[in-house]
Amino acid sequence: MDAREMKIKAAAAALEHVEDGMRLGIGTGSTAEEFVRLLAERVAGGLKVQGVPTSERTARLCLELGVPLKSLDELPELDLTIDGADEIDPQFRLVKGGGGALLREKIVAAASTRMIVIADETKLVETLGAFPLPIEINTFGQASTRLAIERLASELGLSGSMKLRTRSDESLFMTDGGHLILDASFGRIPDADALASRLNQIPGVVEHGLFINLASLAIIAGPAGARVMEPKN
Ligand SMILES: O=C[C@H](O)[C@H](O)[C@H](O)COP(=O)(O)O
Repeated sequence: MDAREMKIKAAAAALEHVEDGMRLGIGTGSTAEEFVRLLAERVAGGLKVQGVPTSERTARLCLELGVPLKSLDELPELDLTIDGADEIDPQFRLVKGGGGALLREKIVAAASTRMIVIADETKLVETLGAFPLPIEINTFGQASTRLAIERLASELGLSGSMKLRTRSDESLFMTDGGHLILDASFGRIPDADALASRLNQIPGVVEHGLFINLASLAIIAGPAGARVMEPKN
């Protein structure tokens, strides 16, 4: 089974948790897009859901495939969010934002009663940090914000480099909210909770890709198929 087939398996298993009438947060990324494709088939077959997309990219795909959409302001409370992840640790702390959608993804997940994360098994890690941590920052004062993050990292014993995300043509990557992304390669993050709460205190940090206490279930696909996992305490 190749990587795409595993994503489809995880997405299909997540679809079983979607019920008629649900208000659904819809994630971003290649795994979430497989979910959108399968969801669209069910919608064409009569399933009634109202989706809230976590990015313009996901919104475009949903509109193209006929998945009904609402804004989060129209539906401020959601039943379920299904989204991918870049890393998942045993407690279901996640790194997200590889596609740059972390801010809207976190707002949507926090507005949902439940979040199910879907991924292939390469995303499972013992300790977060192999994937660079996306940190969304305001364009204003970006150099000061960067220095504050560097000082925090060194205080927490983290070392490594940070890079402003660029597009393939070398122009700066801008998020849907008009912010920049710093990809922080800190290496292993032994205390993700501390890093998350300290990053939240830096004024120029709009959001970061550490998702803590948001996912309640993970559907992880491997060559043998998809399995449902619960977080370890
Ligand atoms: O900003 C993007 C998201 O957090 C994605 O859910 C994450 O990067 C995983 O994407 P993929 O399913 O493509 O690996």
